[in-house]
Amino acid sequence: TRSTRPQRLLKAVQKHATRGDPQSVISAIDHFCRHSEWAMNIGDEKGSILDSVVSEVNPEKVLELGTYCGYSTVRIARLLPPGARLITLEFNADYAAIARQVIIWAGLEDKVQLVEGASEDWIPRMKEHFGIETFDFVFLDHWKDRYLPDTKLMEDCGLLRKGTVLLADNVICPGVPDYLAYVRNSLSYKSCYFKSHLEYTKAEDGLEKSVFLG
Ligand SMILES: O=C(NCCCOCn1ccc2cnccc21)c1cc(-c2ccc(F)cc2)cc(O)c1O
Ligand SMILES: [Mg+2]
Repeated sequence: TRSTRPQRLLKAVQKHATRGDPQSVISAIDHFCRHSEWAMNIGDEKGSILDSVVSEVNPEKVLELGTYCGYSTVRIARLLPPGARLITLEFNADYAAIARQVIIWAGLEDKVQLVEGASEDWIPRMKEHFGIETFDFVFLDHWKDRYLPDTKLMEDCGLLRKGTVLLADNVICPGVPDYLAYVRNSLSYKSCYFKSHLEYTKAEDGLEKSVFLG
């Protein structure tokens, strides 16, 4: 039967990227998505904004909601200091299987823990299951109607501390209006918008960076 798009994306990585070279993995995926098949990776333009925010925060403990094929996982993990850890959550088992292999091809498996399942099930278990106190940086890129409830859930589970940075993808396209209204109006967040474009297109999209104030 016909292969899936994530399988074809992984083949492109294994054909064109150098094992252990995260930048070549990023470039191979961007080339595949621009010239072969669009896929919902954050992409190179928004990816550069992600890079700058991660570098500024220099986090020890990172949570990513929405792994997909591991593109943003690789972008983040390649910037982390030794000993820093990234937990990435993926609901779709087929995507997770591809992402594991992309992360290994990039040579970043020691920094990344990929967990399969739903955010609402895993967020309440982060502390006891992973020995996490609080996260320094959270990247939201999963179901757009889960950004707000999961942010409230992370607050309630004590997973955010004064200064934790939340960075949300797709705040314009597909859009997360309830989440935007919350982080922009809540006295518990300092929020700012980074205008950009939907991955590999000319459509507007952007990232919202929100600092939890406690
Ligand atoms: O839908 C998108 N992402 C989400 C995937 C499922 O995530 C499910 N999922 C992953 C962990 C996880 C944990 N718990 C529950 C659900 C959980 C998404 C969609 C688009 C997009 C934009 C325009 C279009 F015309 C079509 C698509 C762009 C993006 O950048 C996206 O990120
Ligand atoms: Mg996205």
